[in-house]
Amino acid sequence: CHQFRLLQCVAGPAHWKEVFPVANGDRQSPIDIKTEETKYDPSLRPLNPNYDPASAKIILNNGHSTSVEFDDTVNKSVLTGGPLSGTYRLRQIHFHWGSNDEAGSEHAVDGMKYAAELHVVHWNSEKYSSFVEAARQSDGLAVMAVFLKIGECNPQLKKITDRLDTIRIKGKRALFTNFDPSCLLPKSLDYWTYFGSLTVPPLLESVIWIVLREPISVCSEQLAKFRSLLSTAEDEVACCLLRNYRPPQPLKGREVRRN
Ligand SMILES: NS(=O)(=O)c1nnc(N(Cc2cn(-c3ccccc3)nn2)Cc2cn([C@@H]3O[C@H](CO)[C@@H](O)[C@H](O)[C@H]3O)nn2)s1
Ligand SMILES: [Zn+2]
Repeated sequence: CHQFRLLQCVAGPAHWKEVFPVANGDRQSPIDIKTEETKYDPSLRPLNPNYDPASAKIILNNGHSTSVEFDDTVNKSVLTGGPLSGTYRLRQIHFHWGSNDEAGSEHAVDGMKYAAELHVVHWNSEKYSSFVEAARQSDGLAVMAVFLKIGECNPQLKKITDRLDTIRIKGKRALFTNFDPSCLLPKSLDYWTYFGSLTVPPLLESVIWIVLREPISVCSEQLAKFRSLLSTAEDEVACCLLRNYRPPQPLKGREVRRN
């Protein structure tokens, strides 16, 4: 990338607060989870993800991540239970990663960052009529976060990484169906939960975060494929999407509960 692109490539999170004042809000995400300070809450129920593989529609490079978008016009793929009251409809999944295997996750655990992080994004379809409306409400969104730890190549993740070369350029999309994102969840669905925000603009403080405690595995070769995505469109100077994680934000007195 030449200078300007380099600046734009990496100046992201630091300059957001000028454009989105909520970046300095009281419930920003991600956070560093200090495990000793988390509070066991017996009222927290087991998580109950229930996804229909037919809901998967497309895989997309939106310039700041790669996502699989789901049909969220009906309650076919939903998340209930856990800290949630009501039904949250699956909208999309996407990933965050870094320029090397030492960092890449958005949340940290006792200061330790994983190589990458999967986000499974849902919205409260019981109370609100669209994702964008729900995104403006304090209980509008529920995002399940799964840590990716460097180790064995992940055969389930291969279904996604094998398609990335067809969507290298920002804005590219391809058909992607018959996919149940539960295949990317770890054995244990134990979690931490706290009230937070989107970690990308517009950083809205509308997310109930559900961070799974057990990571899934990913190998370096798979991560390298994410880094080869471009954050630039066809007509721009090519710039690799080397990293797309927001650093941890101040907890500001929030409680992190665990089941
Ligand atoms: N790490 S995380 O917090 O779980 C997420 N990371 N990406 C996410 N996406 C879904 C989404 C859509 N919106 C949204 C909110 C209000 C109005 C319109 C869309 N928020 N999250 C992927 C994504 C993000 N966006 C945002 O769309 C805005 C409006 O088009 C645009 O101004 C922003 O620059 C762009 O970031 N679109 N798709 S959730
Ligand atoms: Zn995310």
